[in-house]
Amino acid sequence: MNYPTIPPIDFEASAAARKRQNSLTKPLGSAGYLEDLSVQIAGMTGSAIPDCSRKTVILMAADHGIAKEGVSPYPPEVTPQMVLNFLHGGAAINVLTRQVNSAVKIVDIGVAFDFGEIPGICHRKVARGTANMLTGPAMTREQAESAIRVGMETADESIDNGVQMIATGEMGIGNTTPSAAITAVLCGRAPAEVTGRGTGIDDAGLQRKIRIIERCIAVNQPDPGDAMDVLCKIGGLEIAGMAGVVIAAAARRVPVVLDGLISTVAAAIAVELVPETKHYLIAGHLSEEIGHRILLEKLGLRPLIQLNMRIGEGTGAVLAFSIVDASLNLLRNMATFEQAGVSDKV
Ligand SMILES: Cc1cc2ncn([C@H]3O[C@H](COP(=O)(O)O)[C@@H](O)[C@H]3O)c2cc1C
Ligand SMILES: O=C(O)c1cccnc1
Repeated sequence: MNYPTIPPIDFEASAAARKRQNSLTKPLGSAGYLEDLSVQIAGMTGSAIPDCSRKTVILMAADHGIAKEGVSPYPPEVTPQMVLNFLHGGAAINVLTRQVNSAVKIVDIGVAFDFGEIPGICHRKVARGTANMLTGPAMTREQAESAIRVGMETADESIDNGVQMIATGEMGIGNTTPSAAITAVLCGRAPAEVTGRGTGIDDAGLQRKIRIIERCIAVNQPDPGDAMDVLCKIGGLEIAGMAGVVIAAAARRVPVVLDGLISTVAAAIAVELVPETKHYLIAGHLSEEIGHRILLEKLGLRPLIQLNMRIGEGTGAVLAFSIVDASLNLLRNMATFEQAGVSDKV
């Protein structure tokens, strides 16, 4: 599979942004990480005063064969039902995107339900869900590659239409199970160390979920050094799709704000496939799912907010858009010491 070339970070732009931050009417460095974030985004976009006002969340929906094994308290029918809820504007992601003035793009990349030609959904179904990874690979290599391609094309289309910042979001009952499995394999951890409660499975359910993940890894023997092998065997269609979004966005210098565990797993796969994508990632929030912290540490990413959220859909990433806006608005709109006639440090 061919991936686009990722441009290097523009250090001239980031140095110019740092210089401007240092000239603004506040004690030197006093906006803390908001300053660093604006400098990072300048380097990503190649602009000393970046404009990331046009934003979208790309929300990939897909089903999981493993959901049959009772790894989630909710039934798989919730996946298509929630897709319709997204369409009608009633989900958490709709409320938050309205609040922060972001668009939302809903992609059926693998829901096990026929939506027909309903407008408002990008109909890019690669398969009707993954196979049950307890008995063999979740996807064929062709399916995983097609899903990555769908993600790349979806991101490219948004960027062609003027989008300057992308959040990744997902919907797929059962998807914290492949996400924990991939985290275990990529981080070299035992499933028990990285498996969380997802939508809220009870203690007995959590123990069962861990055993199932152990068996999925034992049955499939994914090669930790081969991200495509890991993705096919113990991944998901929306995870592959979001990996594609990360790759295409990075290739176009568009920063990607990650949501929770599932979204970050997709980014980790993208980084394994195309290492330079790493420089275009922003961690939106720290999710309650325990593997998330471990994976963010591996990626060297600092989450912008921590509100004990575990919704998914891109909600944590979209909420973090407000922090990004704060960071870029300060850089763009504050007066310098010279402009305001304020005395600088002696
Ligand atoms: C009503 C509802 C809305 C959701 N929105 C996101 N998720 C989240 O929960 C799922 C993952 O958790 P698990 O692995 O435990 O199934 C994903 O669909 C995720 O996006 C939802 C889950 C439910 C039930
Ligand atoms: O980390 C997440 O994004 C998450 C956690 C639980 C359920 N759904 C999503």
